[in-house]
Amino acid sequence: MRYLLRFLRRHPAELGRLAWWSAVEAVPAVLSGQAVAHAVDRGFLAGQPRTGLAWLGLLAAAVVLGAAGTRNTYRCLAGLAEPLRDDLVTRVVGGALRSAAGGGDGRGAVARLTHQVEIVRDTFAGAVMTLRGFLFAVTGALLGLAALAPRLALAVAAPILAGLALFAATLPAMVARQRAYVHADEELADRAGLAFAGLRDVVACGAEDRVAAALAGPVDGQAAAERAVARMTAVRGLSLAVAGWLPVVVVLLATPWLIRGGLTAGAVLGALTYLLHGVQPALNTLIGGLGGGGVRLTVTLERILRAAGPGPAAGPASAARQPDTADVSLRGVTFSYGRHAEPVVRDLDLDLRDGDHLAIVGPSGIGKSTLVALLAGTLRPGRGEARLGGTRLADLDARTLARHRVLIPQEAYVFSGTLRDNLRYLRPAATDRDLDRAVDAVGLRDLVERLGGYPATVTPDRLSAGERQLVALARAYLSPARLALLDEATCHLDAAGEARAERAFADRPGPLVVVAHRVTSALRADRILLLDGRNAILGTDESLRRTAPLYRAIVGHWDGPGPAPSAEPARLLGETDGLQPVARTGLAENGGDVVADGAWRQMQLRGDLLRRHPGRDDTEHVQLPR
Ligand SMILES: Nc1ncnc2c1ncn2[C@@H]1O[C@H](COP(=O)(O)OP(=O)(O)OP(=O)(O)O)[C@@H](O)[C@H]1O
Repeated sequence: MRYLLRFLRRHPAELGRLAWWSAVEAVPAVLSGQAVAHAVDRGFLAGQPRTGLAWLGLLAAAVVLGAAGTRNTYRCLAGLAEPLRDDLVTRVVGGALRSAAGGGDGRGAVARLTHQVEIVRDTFAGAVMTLRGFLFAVTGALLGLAALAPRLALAVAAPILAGLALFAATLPAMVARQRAYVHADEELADRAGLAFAGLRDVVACGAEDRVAAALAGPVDGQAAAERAVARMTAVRGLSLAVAGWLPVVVVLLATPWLIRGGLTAGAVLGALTYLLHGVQPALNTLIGGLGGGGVRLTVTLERILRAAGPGPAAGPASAARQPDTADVSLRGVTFSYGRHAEPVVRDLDLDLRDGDHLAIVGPSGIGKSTLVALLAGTLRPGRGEARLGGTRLADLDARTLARHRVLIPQEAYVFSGTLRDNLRYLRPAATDRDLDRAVDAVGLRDLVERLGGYPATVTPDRLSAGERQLVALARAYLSPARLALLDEATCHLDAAGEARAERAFADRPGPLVVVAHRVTSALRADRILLLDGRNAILGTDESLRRTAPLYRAIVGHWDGPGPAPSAEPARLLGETDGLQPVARTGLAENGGDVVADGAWRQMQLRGDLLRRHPGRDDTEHVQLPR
């Protein structure tokens, strides 16, 4: 309201013109009762029909004059509504640009807010017309009535004022309910829009019931908000009944008394004319117009001004931060799946730069996928900090994350649809040329040709696990994200297929992290991160073979059963020459357990261990030499 009042104060000339033409428009309202009263009393009842017709003719002329006034009020209205729209569009675009400069989605804001600007412009114009129409028509009618029958004017003014007071008292509640309705409506639209956009994935994952349950709340919320608005509409009807109809009843009930008091039949008819053709339509328009459009105006305007606010910080999407590069840094990262659970990743430091190629190696269940999820930002560290391009991963929203990193899990996601849609899933604007490049790079060409090209429909369960992985790899290769995380994403490919796909990703800009499934995969990487459940050790194949028995055990397992490593137990587990420790634990320093019993079990290396330590009967724990 403050904004609108300030705006109106800045346009006094337009307001003056509008008032003048509104007064002209109200001439028939002022004359109507008088003309009817005189036409009856001095004309038709006095046996002077010509006089009666002359008064009616005068009223008709006043109506023509009023129509000219109405026409000009619309011209004046444009002089207010268009500058208001210009002012709002300027604010909206300014706010959106500031937001876009801060990394937000400026285009979306412009599209959304310009639509709302049109709503404000229309409802503002409606509210101005309604208000000034009401003021002039009711004032004119009451002045005419006061001239015709002063006591009657006083009697009808009371219910009119009572009805208006009731309306004014309920207006804030109406605004609140309308605002709640708009919010509920928007929330439902947002949630439903999200669900519809992901419908294919929802069906593919069998999450229909879950999504339906998640949408049930907003649907109920919107229905409740709409019922509350409907209840307020009933209150609006009551205000209209009191202000519009009660005065008519008052006149009818008072007629015998008024006639006895000297009021003529024509004057009574004139009074009814003022009420039924002047006051009542004006009230109807005011209560209906302000109760609906006016409330919508207030709520929508409030949203625009808040979203388009003055500073960059107020922009709707300005909070969405963007990483500068695809560099990754983990500092002291510790993560466990439950508050009292043993950490899966503990106190880990790691840096990845553009062009780095890191392989993660470790026994099954040791935390490789967990670490990848921490790097991808799908899990958040319990302690420590994970950053992508200098920004905390926790501060990046899902959309931003998707633009900067791509994670390909072991279970490749392929949906029923065309091959083109499957491949363009992470980059919808990709051309067929882009697709060709990705397809050739990861080795998907044979499958594309066998299926019949990009328009061919893909049925996921008719593809082999390896073929599905190739589709997922090509899709990830195409994605705009620079950081690529392959979590055993090539485990169903043969060694040559895996080599080709990994090389393609290594040649792509940005860091590459691969959870190694074969020794060759680890060999291709510049650095290898060995996870053993307590320590994480960074090295190369050469340094880890030389000094990390667990690595030798894993690699030996991959290479096939062979003779047990010849190193003595002390050297097997204790030496870390040439390795860069990236995680520290007190246990490692004071010679505690280095291999978690669960990890050994999951490695199914218990046999190996027993072979290496034939004297031990406790296979659960292996102690470091002190
Ligand atoms: N959502 C979860 N909730 C609880 N524990 C989990 C969850 N996901 C994994 N874990 C546990 O965390 C540990 C590490 O699991 P993770 O999947 O990271 O290991 P991994 O090294 O990738 O295993 P694999 O090589 O078998 O894929 C395991 O003990 C696992 O049981």
